[in-house]
Formats: sequence, structure tokens, C-alpha cells
Amino acid sequence: MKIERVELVNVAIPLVQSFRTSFGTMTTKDTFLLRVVTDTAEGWSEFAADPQPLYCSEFVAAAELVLADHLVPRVVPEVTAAEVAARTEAVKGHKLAKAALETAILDAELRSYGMPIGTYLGATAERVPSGISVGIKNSIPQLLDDVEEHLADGYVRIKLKIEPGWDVEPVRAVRERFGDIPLQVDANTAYTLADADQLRKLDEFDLLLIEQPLDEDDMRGHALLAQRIRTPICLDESITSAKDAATAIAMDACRVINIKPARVGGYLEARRIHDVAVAHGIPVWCGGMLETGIGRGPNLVLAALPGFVLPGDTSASRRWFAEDITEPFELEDGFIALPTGPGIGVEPIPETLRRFTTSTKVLYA
Ligand SMILES: O=C(O)CCC(=O)N[C@@H](C(=O)O)c1ccccc1
Repeated sequence: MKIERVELVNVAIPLVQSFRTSFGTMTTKDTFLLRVVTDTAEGWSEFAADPQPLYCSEFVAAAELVLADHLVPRVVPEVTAAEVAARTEAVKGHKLAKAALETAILDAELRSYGMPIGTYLGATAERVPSGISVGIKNSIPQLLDDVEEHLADGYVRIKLKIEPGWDVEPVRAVRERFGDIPLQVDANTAYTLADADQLRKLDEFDLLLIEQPLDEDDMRGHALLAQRIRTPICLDESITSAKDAATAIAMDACRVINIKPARVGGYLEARRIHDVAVAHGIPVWCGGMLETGIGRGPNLVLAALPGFVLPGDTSASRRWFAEDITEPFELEDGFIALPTGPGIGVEPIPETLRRFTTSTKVLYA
């Protein structure tokens, strides 16, 4: 496929509610889209991280630079989606930036064949059950009000963000108020092995999993922690490749994996991780990074692969955006229907995109 033009479109979309995690508080989705124009079709993607390097080392300004100066030059003018990872392998790290580039090229390629990404990846459902991620709140009553609203909306699983000082009590309060609903927690690396006794207190609540309690590079710590608590450990930030997944599974460092295509370099590696996990009997689910519909659409499709047996953080567009840059995804009876069109199945609504665009840069022409 011949690439004729690559554009980077910065967008800033206000969130309907602030989102507090152990690594910071978000009020706006402030990122960029990539638009790749080829001789046969055009493709879109979004960069999933934020202006601050707090969830991981990547951030908007750095991704713009590495795409402009080091990644795009390695894939133009002729490339296929399958070649992108090999062409950019010499560039260390920058998985989220690489994911954005590979996905836009994959979108264009699939559109040129009229093929939905679900056909390409092996989706086996037309709709997926959706969980929802609930941030750290100022009080327990506020948390319970939020959870009540989300359960009333129909979400089939609740994920609570936790951190030292906000863990056992909020979980206990949710259990006491809502009973045995599917419930899990996400620490975003906020604990150390010295907190094992505190984390073991969560065992009494029959959680589905505890996500990423320790540092992203502490595979051994997670393996040791897994011996001291009963709640299954799920890894997120630690898993950036199929190789990491194989290592974590071999070390008993996790019993569940949260797959985020952005974190692992794109949908091709996401499927490889899915396949490694399934081969070892490890359940996976699709994580989220407050994506616009451009990222949310293909994530929903990924969540329809057979090994994605746990509900993901694939909530409806209105969970974060009063108005999104694509047609909204809606929750119906706890499920969200996959996009069915060619490629990633979604594209920006031109007028809405214009309103939320803060700048546009041409990376290649
Ligand atoms: O997309 C969503 O609905 C949010 C899901 C969620 O909690 N994402 C967290 C995470 O640590 O998984 C996150 C938020 C922002 C940025 C990165 C990660």
C-alpha cells in the first residue's frame, strides 16, 4: 500500500466527570488522532495516552515527536500493516505511538479490501458485555451513588480504582450495599510487597481480580504476592508484549491479563497476547484508556475474540463524553454492539472533529 499523506490531529474533548486514579486526575481527553491517506483508502487511529507521562512513560508531545522524526519515516512510502512492527523495531519503546501508526495503516489496508477488523482478528460475537471503571472518590457515599447509577445503567461488572488509604473500606461498602455483583479493583502500581497484609484483607470480598498492585517492572514481586493473597492478580502495565505475557504466566505472576492494544503496540500484538493466554488457560479482558470512538470501536471488536471471557472497560461513549467525535456506542442490556463497517468500523464526524480539533500537523506528504 502506498502512503501519500500522514496527518496528526490534536483533539481536546471534555469528560462528563473527572476521573481520579492512583496516578492522577483527568478532566479532558487531550490527545491526537492519526490520519493516513494511501493510494487505495484512508485510515484513522488515536494515541491512547495523555499529555502527562503518569500512567506510563509515553505522553502526547513525545509521541508526536517520535512519530514525526523516527516512526513515520520508517514506514513511508510503501508498507503493509504486518510490516510496521518490523520496520519500526529499531526504535526502542514507544509502544503507544507505534500502536497508533500501525492501527491507522491497518484501518486503511482493511478498508481497501472492504474487510471489517473483526473478520481480520477473528471476532466471534456481534456484541460484548461491558464493565465500567469507577475512579477514586472524595467519600464513600459519593462512590456508592456512582456505583448505583452505573448498575442501573446495566453495566455487568464494576472496577474500583484503589490506592493506599482507599481500598478495603470502599470495597467493603460496595459489597455491603450491592451484594455479590461482579467486582474487581485496579491499583495502577500503587502498592509494594510490604503491603501484602493490607491487600490480603481484600480476599474476604471475593473479587474477580486485583489489577496491577505493584510496579510495572516487578514481575517477581507479583509472583511472590500471588503466594500471599487469594484474589487473582491481573496485570496491565506489566504486559507490553506476547513475550511479557509468556513470562508472567510462566512465573505465576498473574492469573488474568488486561489487554490494551495501545499499550502493546497495536491489534496484531494484542491478538498474539490473546493467543498465548488462551493456550495457557489464562482469561483476558479488554482494558480502556478513555478512548474516543476511534479507539473504542476496534477495542470493542477485540473484546469479541473468544479468549476475552471477562467484561472489559469498554463502556458506552456517554460514560466519558457528552459528545464524541464518532457516532456514540451505547449500552443495551449490559452489552455494546460492535461496529460492523470495514476497517476499524468507525470514522470521525467531520464537523464534530473540527470543533474538538486544537491543531493539525502534516507528518508526511
Ligand atoms: O476507558 C475507561 O473507561 C477507563 C478504564 C480505566 O480505568 N483505565 C485506566 C487503567 O489504568 O486501566 C487508565 C486511565 C487513563 C489512562 C490510562 C489507563
